[in-house]
Amino acid sequence: MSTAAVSTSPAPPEEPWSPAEFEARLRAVGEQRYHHLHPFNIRMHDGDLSPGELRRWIVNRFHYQRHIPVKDALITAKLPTSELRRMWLRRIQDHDGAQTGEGGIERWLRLGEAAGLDRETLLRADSVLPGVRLAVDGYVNFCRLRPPLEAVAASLTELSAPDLMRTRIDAFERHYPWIDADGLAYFRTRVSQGRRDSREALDLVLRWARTHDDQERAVAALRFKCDVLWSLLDTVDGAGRGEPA
Ligand SMILES: O=C(O)c1cc(C(=O)O)c2c(n1)C(=O)C(=O)c1cc(C(=O)O)[nH]c1-2
Repeated sequence: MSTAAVSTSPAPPEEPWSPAEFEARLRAVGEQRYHHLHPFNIRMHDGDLSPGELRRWIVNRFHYQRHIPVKDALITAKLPTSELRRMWLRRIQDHDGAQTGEGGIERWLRLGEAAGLDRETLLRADSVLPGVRLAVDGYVNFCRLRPPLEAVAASLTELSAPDLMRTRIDAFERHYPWIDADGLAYFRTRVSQGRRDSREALDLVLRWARTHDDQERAVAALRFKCDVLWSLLDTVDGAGRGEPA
C-alpha cells in the first residue's frame, strides 16, 4: 500500500488565546479551584472551628508560609535581568523582613502567639502533618524544577487571596474573639501585598506566554498550585477537631 495518501505531518500549532481570553482562563481556575471553596475554610468562615482546629491550621499553615521565601529565592535565581530579580527579591523581604523582628513570617509567629501557640512550637515544626510537608515540598520543588513562566504562573493563586484575607479577617473578628486582634496583622498586610504581587505576576505571565502551548502550561501550573493548597487543607481537615499533637 502506498503511504503517499497518509499525512504524517503534525497538526499545525493552535493559535494562542487573546490576552483577554488567556487572563479569563487563568482567573477561572481560581474561581473554580481556589481553596476559598474548601470545606475547612468554609467551616472557618462560619465560625465552626474548635480552638484546637484553628491552632492546628496555624501550625501547619506556618510550614507553608516559611517556605514561600525559599521558593521565591529559587524563582529569583532563574530570572534573567536585574529588573526582574529586584522585583522578586522584594517578595523575599516581605516575608523575611529587612531585619529581625520584621516581615510576614514574624507576623505569622505573632498570630500563633495570639492564638496561644508559642513561637518555638511553630519553629520546631514537629507537629506539622506529613501530608502538609508533602504539599509544601511539591510547591517548592515545582518552582525549583519548572521554567520561570510556570513558577510565576503558580503564584497566581494570589489573584484570589486578597478577597479571602478580607473574609478571614471578618470571620476571626466575629467568631474567634479569643484571638487578639493584633494577631491579625499578617492578613491585613497581605491584602495590599497580594494585590500588588498578583498584578505583577499576571503582567509577566501575559507577556511571557507567547504560544498556545505556553498558555496551556501556565494554566496547568495554576491548577497544580490550587491542588497544593487544597491538599494542605484536606490534611488539616482530616486530622480531627482536637489539639495539635
Ligand atoms: O492564607 C492564604 O490563603 C494564602 C494563600 C496564598 C496563595 O494563594 O498561594 C498565599 C498566602 N496566603 C500568603 O500569605 C502568601 O504570602 C503567599 C505567597 C504565595 C505565592 O505563591 O507566592 N501565595 C501566598
